[in-house]
Amino acid sequence: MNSSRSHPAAAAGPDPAAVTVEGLTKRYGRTTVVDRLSFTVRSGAVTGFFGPNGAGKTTVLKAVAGLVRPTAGRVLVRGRATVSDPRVLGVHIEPCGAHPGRTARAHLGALAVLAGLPRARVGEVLELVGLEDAAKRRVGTYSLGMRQRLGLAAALLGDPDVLVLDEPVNGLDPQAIRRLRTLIRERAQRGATTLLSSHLLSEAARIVDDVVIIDQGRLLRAGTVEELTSSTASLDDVFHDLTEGRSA
Ligand SMILES: Nc1ncnc2c1ncn2[C@@H]1O[C@H](COP(=O)(O)OP(=O)(O)OP(=O)(O)O)[C@@H](O)[C@H]1O
Repeated sequence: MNSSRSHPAAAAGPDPAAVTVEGLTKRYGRTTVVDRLSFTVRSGAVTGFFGPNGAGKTTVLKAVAGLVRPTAGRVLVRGRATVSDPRVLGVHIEPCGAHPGRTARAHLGALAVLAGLPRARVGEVLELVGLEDAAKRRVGTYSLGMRQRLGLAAALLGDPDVLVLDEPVNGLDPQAIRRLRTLIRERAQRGATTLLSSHLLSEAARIVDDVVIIDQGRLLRAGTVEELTSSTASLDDVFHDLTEGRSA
């Protein structure tokens, strides 16, 4: 679990996309929340996933994580429809799922044992997210930001090739945001992939390479930050124009 290793997928040469979303549709009853959505996530890139409230971002990320069953279409992670290996895919979508009566260390320890990961990794991820000092406290006493850090720590346990984060900066203080930014860029430098949703476009613009923008479950735009922005149009401007001012 050496964080300086390059990922198996990165070492294997030309890759399939890290994540492929193909014609994904999700309906709840008569309501279509994701509508024939297709996009790919480049290997080794940091991809920002944006859309106004209710656009369908969490639903799509849950489908990537295998937590939501598509009504139609499919999602592939590293070319596979089902991935349960935390070394391939790590996911943090609130709530983090830890029992409130458990300590963070016990929660992460149980996850590590279940996944067959070395226990030593628990201390490493607690340090990575800056939660060492609170590791022996019960999760029920945690603030939103601390729960976010714990969810991130759990997603990082397997040092996954593909990391999926839903609104990871929600509730984080500036220092924790900086730490997360460094962590994500460091992953990209060694070929690991991150897909993250965010409402804070200007914050996310600092770390993303690629952008996927959806609204009402449909793709509005996908491309690199360079492709989408210009000297006169920031990511905020592009988003605002595409979504007619509905907030991210
Ligand atoms: N289990 C469910 N049953 C019915 N409707 C659902 C369910 N889950 C989500 N939805 C609806 O699907 C739509 C998309 O929700 P989703 O949480 O994916 O959007 P989002 O882009 O993540 O929103 P936000 O930015 O507000 O977090 C919303 O209208 C939501 O009410």
